[in-house]
Amino acid sequence: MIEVEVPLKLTLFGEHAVVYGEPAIAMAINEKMKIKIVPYHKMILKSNSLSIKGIKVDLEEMKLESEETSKVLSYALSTINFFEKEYGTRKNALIEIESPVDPSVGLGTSAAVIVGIVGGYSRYLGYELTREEIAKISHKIELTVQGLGSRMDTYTTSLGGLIYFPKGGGYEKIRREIRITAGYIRRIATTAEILKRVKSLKEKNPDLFNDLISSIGKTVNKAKIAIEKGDEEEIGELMYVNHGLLMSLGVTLPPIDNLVSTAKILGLKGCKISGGGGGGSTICLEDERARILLSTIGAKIIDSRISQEGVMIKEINQ
Ligand SMILES: Nc1ncnc2c1ncn2[C@@H]1O[C@H](COP(=O)(O)OP(=O)(O)O)[C@@H](O)[C@H]1O
Ligand SMILES: C[C@@](O)(CCOP(=O)(O)O)CC(=O)O
Ligand SMILES: [Mg+2]
Repeated sequence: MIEVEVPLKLTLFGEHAVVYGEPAIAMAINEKMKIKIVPYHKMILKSNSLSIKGIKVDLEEMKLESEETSKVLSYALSTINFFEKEYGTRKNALIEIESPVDPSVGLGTSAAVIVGIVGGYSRYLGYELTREEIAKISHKIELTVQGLGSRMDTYTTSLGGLIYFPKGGGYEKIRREIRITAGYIRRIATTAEILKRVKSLKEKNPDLFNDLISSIGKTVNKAKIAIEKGDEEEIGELMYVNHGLLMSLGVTLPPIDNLVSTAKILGLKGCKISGGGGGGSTICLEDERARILLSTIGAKIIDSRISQEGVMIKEINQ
């Protein structure tokens, strides 16, 4: 049996703009997705945290059918299909996914599912991939399913730590700690759907769009310097700026906008939405008052301490 642990992530700066080549900063956190690959006579996918709406049952074949099923399982299914296509192998297994958070709340569960299955299933097939190789393959798969997407989430969850993604490709680990308070509310859409909406803004108004994303890019680069200096005042201020730019892109939601404005008035150093948006996660520089504000909007607080470790794969012989 193979057991895999994958950290989830927070985007500190640069979401959405990173899809169009701008820089970003993300951090792997202590909330971990667990994936088990157990030898089995059939290929079965099991998940603890997916509610599938509109399910239909075919009583002849005792099969479940649902429009939502393939959408919900698309990342996991595409990962298994990838190995069949690229490596020419398929070996039946029971793949069990256990997530500590809801899907689609900006914490990179899509990336973690892919990274976990790429890591675990490749080992199950007898391959020893490096974290870097897992990240590269996982990015390719996420991009295929989403249609649009950056390397940020798959690389952060594979490699762990605090990572700067420069314009033009590659990545750079930032050897500093940053303490965050974070929580999430349910989101109105998946990342794939929000990415499509952002793209339509680009098509409608390319000049304005390019200005907005290049401003996000500038904010990220200033934030990198501030993080390296440990300048919390500056980091916080840039978080508010980044939130405002994401609001202009239309990916924020009124309860989160209210929270961020209230936080600013109360003198919290910095807060912003984190991830794909449309609700989902909000982060603030660590502050007890941020916990209170997050609980007033019904947010679930998460363990946002940094995970220096990326994907961990264990072989267990029973
Ligand atoms: N526990 C899980 N089991 C199986 N698939 C999951 C799980 N959590 C998330 N996913 C996959 O990830 C998708 C959510 O991805 P996305 O909208 O990008 O949100 P996130 O911000 O969490 O990455 C789900 O629709 C599903 O395909
Ligand atoms: C919006 C985006 O920048 C981050 C999406 O993160 P999440 O799926 O909401 O965790 C998309 C991407 O980088 O691929
Ligand atoms: Mg995602």
